[in-house]
Amino acid sequence: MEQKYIRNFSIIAHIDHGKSTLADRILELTETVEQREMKEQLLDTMDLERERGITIKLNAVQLQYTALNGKTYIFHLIDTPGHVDFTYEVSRSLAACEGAVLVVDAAQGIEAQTLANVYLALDNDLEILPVINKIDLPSAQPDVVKKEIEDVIGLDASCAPLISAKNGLHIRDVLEDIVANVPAPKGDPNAPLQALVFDSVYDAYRGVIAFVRVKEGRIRVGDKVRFMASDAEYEVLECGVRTPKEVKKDSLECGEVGWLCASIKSIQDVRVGDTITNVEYPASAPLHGYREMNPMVYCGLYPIDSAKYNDLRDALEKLQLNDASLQFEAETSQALGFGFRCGFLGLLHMDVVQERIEREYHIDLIATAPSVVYHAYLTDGSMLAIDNPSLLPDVQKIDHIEEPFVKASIMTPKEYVGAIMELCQRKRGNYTDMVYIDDTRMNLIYELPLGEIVYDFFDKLKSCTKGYASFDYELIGYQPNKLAKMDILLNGEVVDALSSIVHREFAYPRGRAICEKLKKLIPKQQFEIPIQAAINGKIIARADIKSLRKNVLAKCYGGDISRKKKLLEKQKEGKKRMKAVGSVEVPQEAFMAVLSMDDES
Ligand SMILES: Nc1nc2c(ncn2[C@@H]2O[C@H](COP(=O)(O)OP(=O)(O)OP(=O)(O)O)[C@@H](O)[C@H]2O)c(=O)[nH]1
Repeated sequence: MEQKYIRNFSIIAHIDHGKSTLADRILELTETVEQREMKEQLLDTMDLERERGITIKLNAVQLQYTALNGKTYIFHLIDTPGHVDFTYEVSRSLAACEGAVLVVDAAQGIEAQTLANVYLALDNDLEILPVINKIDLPSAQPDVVKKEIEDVIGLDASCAPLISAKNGLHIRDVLEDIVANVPAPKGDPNAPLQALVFDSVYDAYRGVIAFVRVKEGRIRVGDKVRFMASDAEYEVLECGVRTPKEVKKDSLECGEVGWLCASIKSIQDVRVGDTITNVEYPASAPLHGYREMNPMVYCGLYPIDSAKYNDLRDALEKLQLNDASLQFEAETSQALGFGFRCGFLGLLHMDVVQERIEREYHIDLIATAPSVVYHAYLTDGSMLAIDNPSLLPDVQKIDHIEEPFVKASIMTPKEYVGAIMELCQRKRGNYTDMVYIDDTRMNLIYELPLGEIVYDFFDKLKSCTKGYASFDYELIGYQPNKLAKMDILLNGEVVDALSSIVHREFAYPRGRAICEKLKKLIPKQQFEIPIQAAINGKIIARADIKSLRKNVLAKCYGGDISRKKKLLEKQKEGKKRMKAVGSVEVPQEAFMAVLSMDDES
């Protein structure tokens, strides 16, 4: 296929505006997938994605489209996630494309991630094609949304296709728009090979499979290639595309998007963002990689069964291959033993990683409360970056502590402005600006401490605006604040995994709320357990768990042994997610208790 007939594009949108549904319709219309194999959101291949109805991973497929001009084109479609935690996946997909189809919901209009994704696409110099979706809805206002696109983003939306991805209306207009307006890949097929690695996965039989976009030159089976960042060299054993079934090919040509495997067993050799070149005919320089993503939240992950420590390391390494924004390093906790401190882009990301480890690698985990990275300036002039509150040095050694702040942009219908301002105030936010998007909607700009918003801000925002507000944020730097470490003592002993960093003015109510919450979460045991919150060794709150042995057999006065066994099994099951901390059995939820304190404080 000649290069001028190739089109590489992504579909970008705010969450739930209909990207995956549009991708489904495109696969159907191009007969890439046979009708009997078609199912909803076909590209969301992970069980987790299907259950939660969200896209987590990017996904690339090749399809053929015969346009109204009679010519057949090769499309590479990359479906991307919409949630802010997975922006990294989006930016990687975009680097492999020339164009982006921007899906906007005709009833909701532009939302925070619509804008964030547009900026990412502009950063990558992509041609952006606006498409207005869900025109079948009675509340659809395509003309209002077109005007919004023009006023807020500055894109000409006069010819934007008006579609219903759900009902398959006007999907061909989108494909014709792509043919006409997404530029064909540039690249020189005879130049030295430069292929961008934009994703990779580990396959138990074939080793690492790298997903690449060939920017210059071509890759053939049998070629010796080098990963330029790691300097590792391999012979290409297989390459091909996905349609979405895996199809093997003899070569990947200039401009194409596909996969290759080379029996790569060492995970470290393949880095997302690296460039592959040919060993015999090498390129002089790698392509532009990606901006390094710094995790926003950290938490400790510990195997419940400590014998699974090495399995957990293995699982994290393999996941990292598929999820370049995940970071981890070994750590030990007095309470929980050996584990890993892991960095994530947000709480949804953390949740997804945890669940993937449990499902795909069968390791039961205890996760400690997430924390952002604080900067502790010490009296000797040095600075410590603290991603684990329990590691904060003694208060005498600390001059001051700074916390990360973000600039948040919140788009909302006018009537919720008051409720949002109240929420931001409660989260220690500083009002910056407020602009009209149109007659009915506003964009509120606040500076907020990251530590206050990563946890439940999004949920709170949704509930106080009935789901109508959307939200995006970027890190703007660190600001000093009156912060201190709050320790939690169980039975008189500090449990390092329960320490958190709090604002001093909120310390008393928070300490009280945590103690009360832990009292509810930690099951009664044979002895009384005092729970205390302390700042700098000074106890600020206390609650006691009364002693009681729960005898699950009490009701079983009959002699039915099988029933007794069943009850004991059930009790054991309940204990699976417990960790013995000193003499106290602590359930997983207790480690998360510090998160949902807002209501009580
Ligand atoms: N009425 C109507 N609903 C639609 C249309 N397109 C998509 N939807 C619905 O909107 C919801 C979200 O669609 P998805 O395709 O999952 O949205 P997405 O943008 O891919 O969402 P993420 O993958 O989570 O980022 C689903 O319930 C779809 O059935 C449409 O044209 N009309």
